[in-house]
Amino acid sequence: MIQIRGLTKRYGEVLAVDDLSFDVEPGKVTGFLGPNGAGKSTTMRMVLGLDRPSAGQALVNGRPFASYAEPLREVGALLDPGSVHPGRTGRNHLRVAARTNGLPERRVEEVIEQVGLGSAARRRIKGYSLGMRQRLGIAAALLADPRVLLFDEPINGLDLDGVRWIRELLRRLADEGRTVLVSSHLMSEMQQTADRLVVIGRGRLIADATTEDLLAGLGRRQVRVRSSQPEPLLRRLREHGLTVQRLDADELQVEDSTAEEVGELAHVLRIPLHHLSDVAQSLEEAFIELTGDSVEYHGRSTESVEATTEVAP
Ligand SMILES: Nc1ncnc2c1ncn2[C@@H]1O[C@H](COP(=O)(O)OP(=O)(O)OP(=O)(O)O)[C@@H](O)[C@H]1O
Repeated sequence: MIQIRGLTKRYGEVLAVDDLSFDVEPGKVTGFLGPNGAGKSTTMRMVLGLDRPSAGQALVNGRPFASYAEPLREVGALLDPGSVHPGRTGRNHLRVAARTNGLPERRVEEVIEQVGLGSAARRRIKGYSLGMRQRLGIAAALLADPRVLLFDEPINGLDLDGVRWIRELLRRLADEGRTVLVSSHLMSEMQQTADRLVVIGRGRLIADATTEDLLAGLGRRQVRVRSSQPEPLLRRLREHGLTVQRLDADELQVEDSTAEEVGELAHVLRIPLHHLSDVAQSLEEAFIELTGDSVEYHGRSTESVEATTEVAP
């Protein structure tokens, strides 16, 4: 269980995380969603004690991460798969990590097996593909068999097989009763992976709900309708208080309505319809709408954002 309470992080002028509160429950995959620069990595770093909060706190199983004598047995994390010694083999990298943390050597072979690194474990990391690096980073996170796992953008840049593999792994880890927090800036990835979604923008909480509820609430209801008499239909729909756009000579789009409503109105007017359908808004569109303000903000402050990220260790 992770409990985030009033968590705030200020880097000079930049308020990276702004009074954030939410829980990450065991036995579930929780997606941590937000556009670039929303504050996901900073939040994860504070959970891991790598950054000190300006205010508030992050508790892991009831205590701050740093208060654990053996914190890696409590939390495993994939933060930056690039930060490994390129000249080492994958197996050596894991051996060093195991030794440093007082873990038995057999765990190295177990996690190599678990992440399917196989024979690649004998090769130097500099020759690894992005997918292999991600697997190695995940192997390192699993090494101490922790109950809580944080993955920062684990799906980034992976091919379809890699994405599927990560999805299945996250599911398995959650089914084992672990607490799994996984960040992404893409709604489409998270909707298939996460049971719960925590959405942030500009460091602030935008939504915290089950994936199902969030998606149901996001979907705008639109209707497309074609008719040989679009003019009277358009007039009647507008008189009825609906927002209608003309898409084509004979096609209209009606906002916040249903096919039944539009169909019944047309029937009363005896206007023949050639096509009538509900249109689902794409989830990516819905997500962009949800986080729209924060993306605009990020766009305006690109210069300062780039300048400040360089300071990140
Ligand atoms: N060490 C730092 N010094 C100064 N500013 C920082 C530092 N780390 C992060 N920031 C700023 O804090 C904000 C949040 O960044 P963060 O990396 O947490 O966002 P993110 O949601 O993880 O984004 P991304 O998806 O791009 O990784 C950004 O404006 C970023 O520039």
